[in-house]
Amino acid sequence: MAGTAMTASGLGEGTSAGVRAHGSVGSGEPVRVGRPLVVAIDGPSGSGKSSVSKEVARRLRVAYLDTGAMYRAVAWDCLEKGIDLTDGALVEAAARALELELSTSPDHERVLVRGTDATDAIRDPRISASVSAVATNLGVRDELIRRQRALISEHGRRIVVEGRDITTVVAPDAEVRLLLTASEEARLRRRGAQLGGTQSDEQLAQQVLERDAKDSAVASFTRAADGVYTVDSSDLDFEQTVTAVLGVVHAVVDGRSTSGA
Ligand SMILES: Nc1ncnc2c1ncn2[C@@H]1O[C@H](COP(=O)(O)OP(=O)(O)OP(=O)(O)O)[C@@H](O)[C@H]1O
Ligand SMILES: Nc1ccn([C@H]2C[C@H](O)[C@@H](COP(=O)(O)O)O2)c(=O)n1
Repeated sequence: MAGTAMTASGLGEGTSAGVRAHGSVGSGEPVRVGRPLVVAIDGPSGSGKSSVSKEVARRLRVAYLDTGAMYRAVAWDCLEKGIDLTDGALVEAAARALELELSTSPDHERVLVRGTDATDAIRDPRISASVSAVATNLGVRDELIRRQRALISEHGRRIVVEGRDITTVVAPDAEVRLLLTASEEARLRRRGAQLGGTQSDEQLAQQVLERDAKDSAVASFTRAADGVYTVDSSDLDFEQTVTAVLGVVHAVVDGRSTSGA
């Protein structure tokens, strides 16, 4: 799959900034028209979904949706309110009532919960360690999937969406569906470097491998479903990975290929 320099040529334009994701979802931003281009990307923790998806969205000049941030925001909100994350009914109620403003610009990460900036707080290892209790709550998933689909529509279906169930559940009808994988060793190394070497091997294993094991109970993100392409980034650097993903997008959009790898 040849990587090509990416331009938005033939793909139209479309970048959207902040959106409100609570109640009835509405960004207040104009939705620019263009051919639909939903790029759905799933993969395990530390495979590079967020960083690679963001860069791909930038180069395609479309919006970017980090669905993991939504699960993290619910976890953060519950912990702030003193809600026991094992109380499924209370956690589901918190998700349905969640006042969330989530940026969908690949250039500006911003997560506001009830008006409070939680952009950094949701990335804290404390949230990484507890978010699976939220993500495995089926009522929470029902609510967040509903909001994710609304956001995709709201952006005129010109968006890169990443998570664990995007290719299979949230947007199985996406124009491009892709699984981004990497070896355990690469994922642990990357997460360790990302956290500035502050975490022990045990903590990293808990945040990456144990979390994946728990999350696997409700979503399938280690094997590509039918029609879903796979990019294995174990031996690729960041730029090579972005190029490989854009290569898949081009191959599909340019009609050079119509089926999964
Ligand atoms: N191909 C790559 N080569 C080297 N480093 C990479 C590569 N892809 C991503 N990274 C780096 O690895 C780290 C983890 O990536 P990222 O946060 O995007 O993973 P993720 O799959 O979104 O993880 P999670 O699901 O746990 O949020 C980041 O610091 C990122 O810059
Ligand atoms: N579509 C999604 C997105 C995320 N999750 C879960 C998996 C993680 O435990 C948590 C946070 O995700 P991350 O920010 O680490 O990508 O949310 C999910 O189940 N489905």
